[in-house]
Amino acid sequence: MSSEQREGSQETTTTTVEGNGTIAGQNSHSAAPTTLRATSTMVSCQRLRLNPNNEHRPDSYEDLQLDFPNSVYSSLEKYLPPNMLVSNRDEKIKFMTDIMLRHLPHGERSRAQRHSDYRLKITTNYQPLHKELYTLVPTVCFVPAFLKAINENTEESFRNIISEPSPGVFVFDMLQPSFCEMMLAEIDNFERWVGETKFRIMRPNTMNKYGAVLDDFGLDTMLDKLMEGFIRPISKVFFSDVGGATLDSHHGFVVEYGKDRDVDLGFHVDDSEVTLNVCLGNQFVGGELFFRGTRCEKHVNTATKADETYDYCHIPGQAVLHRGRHRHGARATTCGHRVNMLLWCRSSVFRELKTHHKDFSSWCGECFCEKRDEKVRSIDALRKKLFKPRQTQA
Ligand SMILES: O=C(O)CCC(=O)C(=O)O
Ligand SMILES: [Fe+2]
Repeated sequence: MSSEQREGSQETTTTTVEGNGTIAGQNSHSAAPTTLRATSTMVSCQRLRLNPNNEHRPDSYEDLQLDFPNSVYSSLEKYLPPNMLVSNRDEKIKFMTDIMLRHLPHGERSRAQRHSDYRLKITTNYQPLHKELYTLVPTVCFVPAFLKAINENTEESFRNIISEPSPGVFVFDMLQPSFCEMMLAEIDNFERWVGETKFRIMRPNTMNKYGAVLDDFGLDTMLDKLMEGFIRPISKVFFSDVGGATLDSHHGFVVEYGKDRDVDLGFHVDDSEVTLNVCLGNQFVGGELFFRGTRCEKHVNTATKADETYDYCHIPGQAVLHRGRHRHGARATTCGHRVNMLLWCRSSVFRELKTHHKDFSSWCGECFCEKRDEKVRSIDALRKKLFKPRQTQA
């Protein structure tokens, strides 16, 4: 399915929202997890540096801006050869980055390099307005009830604060109003800088003309923490069937709708396993998110069943969490200005497994029905075989 298939009625044709096709965008991220498998140098040297308690103590990479997601460095570290394990962190980063770049296909490699140069150009020139946004401080960012549920980290604690108005769509209060305001001001500040410097920035994906990629101007580390510490625990409970427990990279951006911005967003699926969509504000009319059932690649254009139709109205600070393959779109924002923060969370493990099991997806509404009908048919056949009507004798 191409990224530009948008013909036909808005609700019957599905489009995959992909990153900007001209550069790496999130593709550099989606390529990185594959590299995990390909780095035979690392995998073959599975000796670990041990402390006196026989535990491997990996370095932390969270405070850095790196070419690949920070979590990839943390998870690769244990596969480093013994001589590297005793090196300092910068040497390890260089070693791992070199290997990952070397194992990317040539086109991917140069795209990843170009994207990394692009980010560096922005982050060395752009002056953030609110530095405190760039390190995630949970009490500044989240409402207390959300924090409490995350700290308790049980299905019950999540169910206390999260509602599921339609199967697979989870809604909860998440962000503090003051945090939303700071984010809106930061985005305005970034766009002012873009306007003044005439720097050509890449938009979040092929379907949005406006909005910005948060990862590109320094918020990637903060968003990594958001995914790992706050979204993955929830996804582990509600989306384990699509790799919710193993989310390991993300694409973070904002979309903007209203006058002089995008109007609506066509029917599509995201390039993510789990999507977090949280409204930052502000005053607007319209912009409802419409959902039409979850589908695998094979069934993406099949009809919507009545119980799969659901419309959600955005409220500032409130988050929606859904599978990336849950078909959706956004209606026109008819008045005012709407800004939403999106975090497309991905799992390299799930993507790898999916390449081996293409025939049936438990989470796909259509696969599920096919399987159920198949079961009914085989039970019927068995019943007919076992209970053949006896022939009456003359
Ligand atoms: O505008 C919205 O709330 C939806 C955005 C969305 O689905 C996306 O960017 O993938
Ligand atoms: Fe989407």
